[in-house]
Amino acid sequence: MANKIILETESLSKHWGGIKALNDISLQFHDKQLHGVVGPNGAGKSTLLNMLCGALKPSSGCIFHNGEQIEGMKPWNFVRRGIGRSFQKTNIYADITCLENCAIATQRRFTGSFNLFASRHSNKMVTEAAEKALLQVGLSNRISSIAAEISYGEQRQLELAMVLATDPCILLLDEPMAGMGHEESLRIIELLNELKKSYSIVLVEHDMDAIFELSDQLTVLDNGTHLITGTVDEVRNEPRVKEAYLGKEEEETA
Ligand SMILES: Nc1ncnc2c1ncn2[C@@H]1O[C@H](COP(=O)(O)OP(=O)(O)OP(=O)(O)O)[C@@H](O)[C@H]1O
Repeated sequence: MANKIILETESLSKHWGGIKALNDISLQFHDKQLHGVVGPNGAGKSTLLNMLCGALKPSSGCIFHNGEQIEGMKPWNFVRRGIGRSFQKTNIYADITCLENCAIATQRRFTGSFNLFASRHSNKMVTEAAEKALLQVGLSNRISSIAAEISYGEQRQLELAMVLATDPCILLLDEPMAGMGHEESLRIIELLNELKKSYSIVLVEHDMDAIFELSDQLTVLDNGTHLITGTVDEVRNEPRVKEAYLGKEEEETA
C-alpha cells in the first residue's frame, strides 16, 4: 500500500506580472518518501518550495497538509505544523556555536504566546532538541564549534540540523549539495537515505546522480509547467524528458 499523502498541491500557480513562475501544478507528497524535483534554471523549483513552506502566497490554487487547506496561513504556522525548509545559500549564524544555531532554530517552534512560558525547563528542552538535531546529521563532535570555523560541507550539514531542530515531519530541501565536493555529497546522500525513513522529503537538486539514487518519486518542471511525475525509471524513460533534460545531461556527462 502506498504511504499516506502528507502534503498536496492543487492547481498551484505563482505569477509575477507576465512571468508565470509556476502554472497549475498538482502534486502529491507521501509520508516517508523522498520526492525529487528537477528542471532547468528558472523552471520554478524554488518558487514551489517557497509556497510549500508558506514564505510565498500562491496567485491561485491550494496546498493541503494532512488534508487541511493551509496556503493562506502565516509562515510560522507552517513551521508549527512540521513543515521545515532549508535554503540554497547557507543560512547559518556564523559567529555562534553549532549548538546555538540549532537552539535558535528550535525556538522558531515556540513563537507568539509560547514565549510567555520560556523557563529553565523549556531551555533544557531546546538544548536537548538542538543536540539531537546535531546528532542526526553526524555533527555531535561540533556542538561547541563556532559555525564559521567548520568546513563548508559541515555548514550544509548544520543547516540540515537547523531544519531538523524545528521538529518537522516534512523537509523541504533546496540544493543541499550545492557547492560540495564528491566526498561531502556522498555524506549528504547517505544522510538523506537515512532521514527519508522517518520524514517526508521534497528535494530540489541539480545533482542528477544524487536525485536518481534518492528519489522514490521524481517530478520534472519546465518553465513553470509540470512535465511528469513518476518513479526514476518512468521519468528517465519518458521521451519528452529524455530529449529536453536528462538526455542533454547524459550527453554532457558521457
Ligand atoms: N520575486 C520574483 N519576482 C519576479 N520573478 C521571479 C521572482 N522569483 C522568481 N521569479 C521568476 O520565476 C521563475 C522561476 O524561478 P525559480 O527561482 O523558482 O526557478 P528555479 O527552478 O528554482 O531556478 P534555479 O534552478 O535557477 O534556482 C524565473 O523566471 C524567475 O526569474
